[in-house]
Amino acid sequence: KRPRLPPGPWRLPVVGNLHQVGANPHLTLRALAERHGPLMFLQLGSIPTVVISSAHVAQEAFRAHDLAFAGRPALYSVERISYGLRDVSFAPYGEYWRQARKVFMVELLSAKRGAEVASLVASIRRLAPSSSSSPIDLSRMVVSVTNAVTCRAAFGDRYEAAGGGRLHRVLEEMQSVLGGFCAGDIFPWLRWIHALDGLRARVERVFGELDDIYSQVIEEHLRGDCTSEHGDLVQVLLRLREDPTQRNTFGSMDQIKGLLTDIFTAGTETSAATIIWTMTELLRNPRVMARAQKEVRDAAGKKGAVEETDLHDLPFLKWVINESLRLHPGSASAASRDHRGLHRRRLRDPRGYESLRQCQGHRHGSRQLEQPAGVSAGEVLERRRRQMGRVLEFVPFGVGRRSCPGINFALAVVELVLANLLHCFDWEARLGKGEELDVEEAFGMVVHRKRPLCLVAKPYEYGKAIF
Ligand code: HEM
Repeated sequence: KRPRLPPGPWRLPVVGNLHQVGANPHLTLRALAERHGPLMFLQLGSIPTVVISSAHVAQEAFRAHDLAFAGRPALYSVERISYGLRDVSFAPYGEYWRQARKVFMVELLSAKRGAEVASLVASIRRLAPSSSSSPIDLSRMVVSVTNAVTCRAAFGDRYEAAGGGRLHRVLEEMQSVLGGFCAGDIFPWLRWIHALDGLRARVERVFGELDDIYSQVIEEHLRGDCTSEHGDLVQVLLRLREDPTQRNTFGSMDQIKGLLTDIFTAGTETSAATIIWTMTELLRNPRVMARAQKEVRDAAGKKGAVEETDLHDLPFLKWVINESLRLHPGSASAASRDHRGLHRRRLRDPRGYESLRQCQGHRHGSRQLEQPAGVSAGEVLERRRRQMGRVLEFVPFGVGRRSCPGINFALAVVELVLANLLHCFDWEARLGKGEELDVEEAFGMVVHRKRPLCLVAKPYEYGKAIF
């Protein structure tokens, strides 16, 4: 008996609905969903796909079929780079995934990130004097700080010695390989073509470089050359390898390496994109920027930098980050497959929460900063935090069994980097008269700004009033 499928647009033979999706699926899918409803069926090449685009339908789907959504598609490039799906993000749902995810959740929480943020601030300070003539490429600098934080969590305090610069280059290439169009993912029978179009060679090159770096880091750990004050992921995984009860999960070096790749595929670009989108929105909303800066500067006082212990005094900044995550949900990789081979994708529903612009008062024609209807930013934030993952109107970290295990780590990094950027500098985008900072998106594994965010940074000293 043929399954009853949800409604959807007409399809062509072979390509199905592929031509209607185009290069910016998160935008075209939203437009299609407006026409065909919140539960829509698309045939993407050989892949039958269900698109859910309302919180209400998502809630129903997850309530009744949570388990069915817990699988992942085995993508061509990911399969190789994750050592045959021995990671968390793309591992098939099952015991290996469960154990590996648990290690992630426990170990990443203890990672420290102060040193990398301090070095970001120092590098911007170095560049600041010349930034009025040639603005700083903040996008690039932020990716490098999130890479550095993740490297330290994975490799320990001596991560730079473990091939820091080389690793950054490989990770850049990895993101480009993973984010690009791959015919073999849409038409699995066409995978052979990647031997001819160069993709296989690129994947092999990235894999070879990564493997080399990991082998070196693991060897150093085994020799005892890498001692980390707080412990790192490699240390933890090597310890688990010795534990007879864990041998099935972490017994082989490939398993350890697969998990290391995971935190680079899942953890660095997502956080960097969130930081850059938040800075973009703050620059587009000067009053919100001024208020966030005042909050940060009041909390940090005379200190040269904001520390992790200051973060709980920053409810307004946290609220701004939440808003930015709603406007620009960074991760586009939330695709999964159920037992009948149906894929799902998350979309951004334009209805939902108060936006930064509303907060700024634009909606009422005023440029006054306004709190949404009698509630403080802190209260809105708290309510949303409690709802996150349960009420599916706001799911920047996904939902259900496969939701993001790095959420606490990610939010700490994002908040700390942003708080320091706002504390230590005043920012300016060089724009023509009447020009607005653009929010054009480039689609990939992670949705980044299409053009890098280039800004002038003016160092701020405590005591010099900014208003
Ligand atoms: C602001 C930054 C981040 C955002 C917006 C984000 C978002 C997401 C989303 C949407 C998913 C997919 C959830 C689903 O399919 O339902 C995910 C999965 C995942 N994320 Fe994150 N993430 C971020 C940072 C991180 C960090 C820093 C790490 C680790 C260092 C991490 C590790 C993972 C892993 C391992 C998965 C796969 C989980 C699984 O399949 O069980 N993420 N993330």
